[in-house]
Amino acid sequence: MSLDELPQKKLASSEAVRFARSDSRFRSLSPAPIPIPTSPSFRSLVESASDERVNHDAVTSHESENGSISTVSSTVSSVESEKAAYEFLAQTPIKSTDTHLVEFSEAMRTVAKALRQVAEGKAAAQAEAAEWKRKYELEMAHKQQSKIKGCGSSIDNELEKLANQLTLEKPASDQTGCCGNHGICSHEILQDAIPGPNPPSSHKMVRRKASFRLSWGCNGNKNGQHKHDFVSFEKGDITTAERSNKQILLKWESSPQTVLFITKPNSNSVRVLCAEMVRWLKEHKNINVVVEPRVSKELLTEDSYYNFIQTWHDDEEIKMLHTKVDLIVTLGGDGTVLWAASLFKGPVPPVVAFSLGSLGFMTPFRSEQYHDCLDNVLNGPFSITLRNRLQCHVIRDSAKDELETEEPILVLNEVTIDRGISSYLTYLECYCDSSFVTCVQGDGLIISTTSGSTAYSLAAGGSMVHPQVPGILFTPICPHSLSFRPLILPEYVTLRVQVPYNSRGQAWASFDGKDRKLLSPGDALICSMSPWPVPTACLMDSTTDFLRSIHEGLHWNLRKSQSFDGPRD
Ligand SMILES: NC(=O)c1ccc[n+]([C@@H]2O[C@H](COP(=O)([O-])OP(=O)(O)OC[C@H]3O[C@@H](n4cnc5c(N)ncnc54)[C@H](O)[C@@H]3O)[C@@H](O)[C@H]2O)c1
Ligand SMILES: Nc1ncnc2c1ncn2[C@@H]1O[C@H](COP(=O)(O)OP(=O)(O)OP(=O)(O)O)[C@@H](O)[C@H]1O
Repeated sequence: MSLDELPQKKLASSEAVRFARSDSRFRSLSPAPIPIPTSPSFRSLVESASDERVNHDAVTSHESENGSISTVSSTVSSVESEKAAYEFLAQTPIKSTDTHLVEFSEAMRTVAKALRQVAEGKAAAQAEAAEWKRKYELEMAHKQQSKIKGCGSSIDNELEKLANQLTLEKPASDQTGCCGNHGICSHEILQDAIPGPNPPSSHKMVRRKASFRLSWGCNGNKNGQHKHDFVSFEKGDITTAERSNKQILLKWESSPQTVLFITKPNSNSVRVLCAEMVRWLKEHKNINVVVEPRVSKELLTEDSYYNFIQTWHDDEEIKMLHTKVDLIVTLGGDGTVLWAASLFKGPVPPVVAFSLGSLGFMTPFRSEQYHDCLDNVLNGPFSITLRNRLQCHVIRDSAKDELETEEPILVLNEVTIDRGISSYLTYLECYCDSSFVTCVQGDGLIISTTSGSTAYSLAAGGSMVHPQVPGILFTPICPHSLSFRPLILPEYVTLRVQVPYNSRGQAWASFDGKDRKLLSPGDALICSMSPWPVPTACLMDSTTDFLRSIHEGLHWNLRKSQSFDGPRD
C-alpha cells in the first residue's frame, strides 16, 4: 500500500474500536504483536489513520531487507513520504484529527485491556491446571490408601457374604470401602477373585466368582512368562528386554459359573438367540445367568421355564455386578459392547462379543457357532485384548474449589467435545499435564482410546491404531487451520480441555456417543487412562482379530490386483 492510498484506506474510528473488540487475536492466548511505528512523522500519520490493520501494513511495508525504511511504491522516497504525510495532516481538519485521536486511544486502551485479560486468563488457567492435577493425584492417593486398608479383610468377607445371598442384593454400606465411591477396586485387575471351594449351589444362588490367571504369550509359546524388566542397563548399554504389551492369555483356575448377557434392544433375532443361548448354558453347562431387567421381563413373558434367571433392580446392584459375574456375553454390534462396558465403572469381567450388528469391529464371534465358541471360552485358555478406557471428569467452573467432582465417566471409544447445535466454532484450550497443547478452533475435538481409533476418530482423519498400543489419540474435528494434524500421546498423560471464559459459545461433551453434557465457559474436562480396561475375548489373537476387522469391516486398502500381462521393466 502506498502512502497516497492512506487517506482513502482510513477507517472510521468507530470501526477501529469495533475491530479491536472483535478481532480474534485479542481473545487468543498469543496475540500477534502490535508494531510500534518509529519515525515521528510516520507515527502521527498512522495515529491519524486510526486503523490497526493500516498500521500493521504500513510498518511492514516500511521495513526493507537492509533495515532502512521504504514503501512498497519504489518511486516515493522517504522525504516524499514525510511530505505527503504532512500534506495529509494539513488537509485533515484539526477537530476531526482530535476526535480520531481520542477514539483511537480509546481503541488502544481496549486492546491493552484485552491483552492484559488474556495474559491473566492464561496464567490463571495454568495455575488451575496444576491445582487440578494436584487434587486428582491426592484423590488417587486417597483411593489407593482406602483400598489398601479395606481390600485385605473386607473383600473376603463381602464375597463370602455375597456367596450366601440368594439374589443380587444391595451391597452393605461398608462395601464401598474397598471399591471407592464408584465401586472401583484394583484388586481384580490382573488376578481375579479368590480361589477356594464353592459354597453349596441352589436355585437362584450367586456363587463365588471363578478365579483365573492372566499370562503373557511369548513368540507363540502360550506358556511364556512375562519378564518384568522392561529396560536393562548393563555396562552403560540400554536395551529393552521385554515390552509391556504382549498377547495376553486367560486361563481359568476354577470353572466360571455366572454369565451376564447384554443384548441389543428391539431385535427379534437377538431375542430368539438370547433365549436359546441361556437355555443351552443352563442345561449343558449348569451356568447361572444374569440378564438386564428388560430381557428378564421378555424371557419370563415368553416362558416360565426362565425362572432361574437373575437380574438387578437398582444402580447399587449394578455397582456390585463385577463381584458376581465371571463372563459377559454381548449379542449385538459394537454399540452393545460399548453399552456393556458402560455398566461397569470399575473392573470389567471378560467380554465375549457375538456379532449381530452391521460392522462388528469389536465383536469377533459368530452367533451360528456359539456352542463351540462358548465351549472354548468356558474351558480356556483363550487370548484376550485388554482394551484401555479413558476416565473423564467434568469440572464445573462453579464447583472448581470443591474436592467432590461429578462422577467420572469411563469411555471405551472416545470422549468428543463439539459445538453441538451452536453455529460458532468451538474454542477449546487444551493442556497435556502442565504443558499447553493448543487451542482447538473448529467443530470440536475427539480424545480417543486406541480401540476407538477405528470409530469417530478415524472418520475425523485420525490414524488406526492397534488396540494394544498404549496411547491416547488427540483428533480435531474439522479444524479451521491447515496445519492441525491429529496426535497420538502416551497413555500416562492427563489431558485437560477447557472452554475459556472468552469463548463465543458453549461446547458439548459426549461419551462413546452418549450422555451429552454441556460445557459452559470456565468448565473443563479432564481425561486420563483408567486402570479398568475392558478385557475382550479374541477369536484368534489381538493382532489377527484387529487385522480381520480392518479388512472385513472397513475394506482397508482393498484394490484389484494388477494383471500379469501388462508392461514390465
Ligand atoms: N462420523 C462418525 O463416524 C461418527 C459419528 C458419531 C459417532 N460415531 C461413533 O459411534 C460410536 C457409538 O457407537 P454406537 O454403535 O452406539 O452408535 P451408532 O449406532 O451410531 O453406530 C456407530 C457406528 O460406529 C461403529 N463403531 C463403534 N465403535 C467402533 C469401533 N471401536 N471401531 C470401529 N467401528 C466402531 C459401529 O459399529 C457403528 O456402525 C461412538 O463412540 C463414535 O465412535 C461415529
Ligand atoms: N443393552 C442395551 N441397552 C440399551 N441400549 C443398547 C443396548 N445394547 C446396545 N444398545 C444401543 O443400541 C444401539 C445399537 O446397538 P449396536 O450398535 O450394537 O447395533 P447395530 O447398530 O445393529 O450394530 P453396529 O453398531 O455394528 O452397526 C446403540 O446405540 C447402543 O448404544
